[in-house]
Amino acid sequence: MNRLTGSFRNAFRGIGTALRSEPNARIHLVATGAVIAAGAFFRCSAGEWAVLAVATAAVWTAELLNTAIEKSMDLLHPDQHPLVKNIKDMAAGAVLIAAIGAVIAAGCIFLPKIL
Ligand SMILES: Nc1ncnc2c1ncn2[C@@H]1O[C@H](COP(=O)(O)OP(=O)(O)OP(=O)(O)O)[C@@H](O)[C@H]1O
Repeated sequence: MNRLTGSFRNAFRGIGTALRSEPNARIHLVATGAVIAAGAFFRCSAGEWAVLAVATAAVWTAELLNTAIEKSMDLLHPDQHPLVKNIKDMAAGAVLIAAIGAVIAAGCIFLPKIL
C-alpha cells in the first residue's frame, strides 16, 4: 500500500513539475477547467462526459510525454543536433494531434448546444 501511495505521490509530483515549468501545461489546465465548467453548464450526458474525459486525458498524456522527452533530450544531448530537432518536433506533433482531436470533440458536443 505504501508503494502504491508513493507511486501516486511521484506521479502527482511530476504533474506539478510540468505545471510549474511548462506554460503549455498551464494552458491545458485552464482549458480543462473551461471544459468542466461548460460540461456542467450545458448538463452534458454521461456519454458526452466520457468523450470529453478521454479527449482531455489524451491532451494531458501527450503534453506530459512531450515534456519528458524534451527534458530527456536536453539532458542527454544539450547541444544542437538535427536528430534532437526531429525527436522534439515529433513529440510536439503528438500534442498538436491530441489537441486538434480534443477541439473537434468539444466542438461536436458544445456547438449544437450553443447554436
Ligand atoms: N538540441 C536541439 N537541437 C536541434 N534543434 C533543437 C534542439 N532543441 C530544440 N530544438 C528545436 O528548436 C525549436 C524550438 O524548440 P523549443 O523546445 O524551444 O520550443 P517548442 O518546440 O515550441 O517547445 P515548447 O514550447 O514545448 O518548449 C524546435 O523546432 C525544436 O525541435
